[in-house]
Amino acid sequence: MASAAARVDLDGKPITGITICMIGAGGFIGSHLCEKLMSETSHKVLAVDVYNDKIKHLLEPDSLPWNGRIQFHRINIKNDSRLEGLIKMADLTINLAAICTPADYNTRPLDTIYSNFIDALPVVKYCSENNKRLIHFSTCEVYGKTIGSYLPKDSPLRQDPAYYILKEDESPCIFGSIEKQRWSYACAKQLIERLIYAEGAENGLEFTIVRPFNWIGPRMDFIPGIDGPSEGVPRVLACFSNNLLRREPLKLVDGGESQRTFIYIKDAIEAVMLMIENPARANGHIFNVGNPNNEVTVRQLAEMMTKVYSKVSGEPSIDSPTIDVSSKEFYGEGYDDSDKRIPDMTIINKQLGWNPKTSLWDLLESTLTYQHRTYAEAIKQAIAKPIAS
Ligand SMILES: NC(=O)c1ccc[n+]([C@@H]2O[C@H](COP(=O)([O-])OP(=O)(O)OC[C@H]3O[C@@H](n4cnc5c(N)ncnc54)[C@H](O)[C@@H]3O)[C@@H](O)[C@H]2O)c1
Ligand SMILES: O=c1ccn([C@@H]2O[C@H](COP(=O)(O)OP(=O)(O)O[C@H]3OC[C@@H](O)[C@H](O)[C@H]3O)[C@@H](O)[C@H]2O)c(=O)[nH]1
Repeated sequence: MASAAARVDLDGKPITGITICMIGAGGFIGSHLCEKLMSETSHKVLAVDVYNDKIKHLLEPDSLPWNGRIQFHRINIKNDSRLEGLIKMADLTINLAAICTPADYNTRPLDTIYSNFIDALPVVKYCSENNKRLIHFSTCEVYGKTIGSYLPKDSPLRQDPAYYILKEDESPCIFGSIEKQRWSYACAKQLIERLIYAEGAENGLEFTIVRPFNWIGPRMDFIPGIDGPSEGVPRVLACFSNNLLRREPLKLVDGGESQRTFIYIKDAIEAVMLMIENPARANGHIFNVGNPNNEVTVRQLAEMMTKVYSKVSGEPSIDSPTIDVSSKEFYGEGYDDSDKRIPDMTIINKQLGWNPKTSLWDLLESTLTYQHRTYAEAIKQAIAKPIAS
């Protein structure tokens, strides 16, 4: 375990321990961030969430070396007056709480908008009123669709990075029409970004906004019917993992033509650590955090995951590894999609000197090894003993 005394910031100054109020600490990103903060720093965490299954290993037993530095508070931030007190006790608040699975955006648009905008409002207000620093998690979805997606299919300009690279300080936010409720999430995230930015400009709030570009790794979402609802639809990594574990074809929505860049959660957490420990370089900035070198179509992702899973499980893949489904069938009415997401890295390079390291193949290999070890046996048992109706 690295000692805190040995830690210095990017300007060579020693880092002193702080208290962090982390809202949404029990989720995918929160669990990795808590793990890193406990094992490598002396910072304290007030972990706020409605669930703690993904951080249980950090909370128990009492003999853990960081015992006392992490406290779990089971709080729903929608309606709990204890929130302001926790923000006041902390030096920094990190807000990760959100509904952030695309299957919810068009089917539960009210919950999505409330969660991503209304419920975040008091957090911003308490930080601003109490002069506390805020790191808020937004999303790459605020960019929506690329400018290039509106060009004719055969236009050579589609190959020009000016028409698709997503830049924090230049790119527009392009969403579909209102009945395309997919954009309820992106729009709510955009409005909370604008509010935080305005609190900074008018009231001096010290803030950093993070726009994650498809962070993936162990503990992301759930496997339907094992540690989440049987009919639930998680994000693509967990959907495809579930299909591979069950030896079912991977479902490609609208042909799997959309493109994404995927980044390993452990690389992305390094970027967040730099933001936490270098406030002077991070305050007032919006940061893309992604891996521009790991771009694939969803179809290519499915093919690569099939190969990697076969390697880590030792089982040959099934004869027809993928199947096409329409977005209406898969997500329902009102779904729409981002066509392509490549982050520009200029600002994060300049301010924090950060770059991602892990290739898509390597991150899938470690993630699918985890999925296989964690779920293969439970899936076998679930298939062998179907629940009596
Ligand atoms: N994972 C990604 O690639 C990604 C991409 C873009 C944006 N983000 C953003 O990053 C943040 C974290 O994402 P994640 O992938 O860890 O998601 P997650 O769903 O795993 O984590 C969110 C956590 O917030 C908690 N939460 C939600 N509402 C709450 C409430 N009212 N009170 C208390 N806790 C509440 C949930 O229980 C959950 O544990 C979100 O804001 C998301 O929009 C993530
Ligand atoms: O089984 C599946 C699941 C998903 N997909 C497709 O795979 C792509 C990626 O889907 P994801 O579930 O990871 O979600 P998206 O990348 O569209 O959005 C995500 O991006 C950033 C975050 O803010 C959110 O975590 C989420 O909105 C989409 O094109 C989707 O249609 C499939 O083809 N099959």
